[in-house]
Amino acid sequence: MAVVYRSWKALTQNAILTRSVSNSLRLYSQKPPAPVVPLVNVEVDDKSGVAVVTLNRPPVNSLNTPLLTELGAAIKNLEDNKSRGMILTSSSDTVFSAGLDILEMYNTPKDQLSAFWTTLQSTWLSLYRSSFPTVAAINGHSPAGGCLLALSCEYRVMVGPKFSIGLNETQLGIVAPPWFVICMRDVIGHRQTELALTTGRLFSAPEALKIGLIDSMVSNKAEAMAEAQKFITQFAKIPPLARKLTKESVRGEGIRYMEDNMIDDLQIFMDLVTQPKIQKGLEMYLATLKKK
Ligand SMILES: CCCCCCCC/C=C\CC(=O)SCCNC(=O)CCNC(=O)[C@H](O)C(C)(C)COP(=O)(O)OP(=O)(O)OC[C@H]1O[C@@H](n2cnc3c(N)ncnc32)[C@H](O)[C@@H]1OP(=O)(O)O
Repeated sequence: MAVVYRSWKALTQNAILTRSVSNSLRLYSQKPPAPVVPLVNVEVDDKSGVAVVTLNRPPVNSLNTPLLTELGAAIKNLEDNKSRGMILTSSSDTVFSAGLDILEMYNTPKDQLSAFWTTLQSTWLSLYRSSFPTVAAINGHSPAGGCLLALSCEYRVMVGPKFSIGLNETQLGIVAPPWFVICMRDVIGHRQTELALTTGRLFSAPEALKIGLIDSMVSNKAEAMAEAQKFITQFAKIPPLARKLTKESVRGEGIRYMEDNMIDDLQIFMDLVTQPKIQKGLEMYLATLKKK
């Protein structure tokens, strides 16, 4: 018997009703469904038209398929509504994003693994090539996939000095794909990228500022949001089409890489991540995270 429970009161009434109708009908004890909490909040400022997109997957905003799907949908919606700009931030006080959800890559059936990676690819592409200006207001740690999101925006303002940022994949025994490399190289240059990626280094905010991995360091989230707004405001007088085409031209290598290599990139990811050695490495890394 399908019963939709609107409230506990309705549940009680239903129970009485059910018993009185027939003793042979069994009432299944069922908890009311948990409220659906969005993993990504979008708030558009009436005055400036700038959207604040807040990652909201406690405790660490690790990027799983549902979060990436919601982020991709939010970006599409902003495109459709000709947004003036987007500030990407986090609802956590200490973590911007812990990067890809390792549980999505550990011991995962192949169809789910494939859906996870293709969602990451398409959400990344829509962020990286968005027609509107984008700023990452990095209000906490931002390792690996978290750093990728920040690098894909046009400007990075980070709360410091205590949080860290970087692409630490090699430390986990995995390899940052070429589009991660392109993103980092475009921001900090070839030499610093080689050093950062081969060591899998995480930079403190002051260190990140020194090598240009972030554009600015501030002392709290309010300051980060103010600076992000200021960055976007400077585009108010720039014709949007000229801006969009210029951005696409500057980011052409990364955009073309993804458009031309989506399937190969997926295949390489699947082949690499499903290797027993890599799975063992992820298992051990998860264990160290849990032990902390
Ligand atoms: C050519 C194709 C090749 C493709 C190869 C694959 C390429 C993969 C590319 C990207 C890789 C990634 O993004 S992997 C993710 C890497 N991320 C990290 O290394 C960060 C790990 N996390 C941390 O360092 C810390 O959690 C933190 C500094 C971000 C925050 O610290 P804090 O003390 O606040 O929180 P906890 O450490 O106690 O964590 C709380 C809780 O969350 C779990 N957790 C943390 N990070 C992740 C994660 N990335 N995925 C899944 N789960 C994570 C942690 O285990 C704790 O869980 P419990 O509460 O259950 O103990």
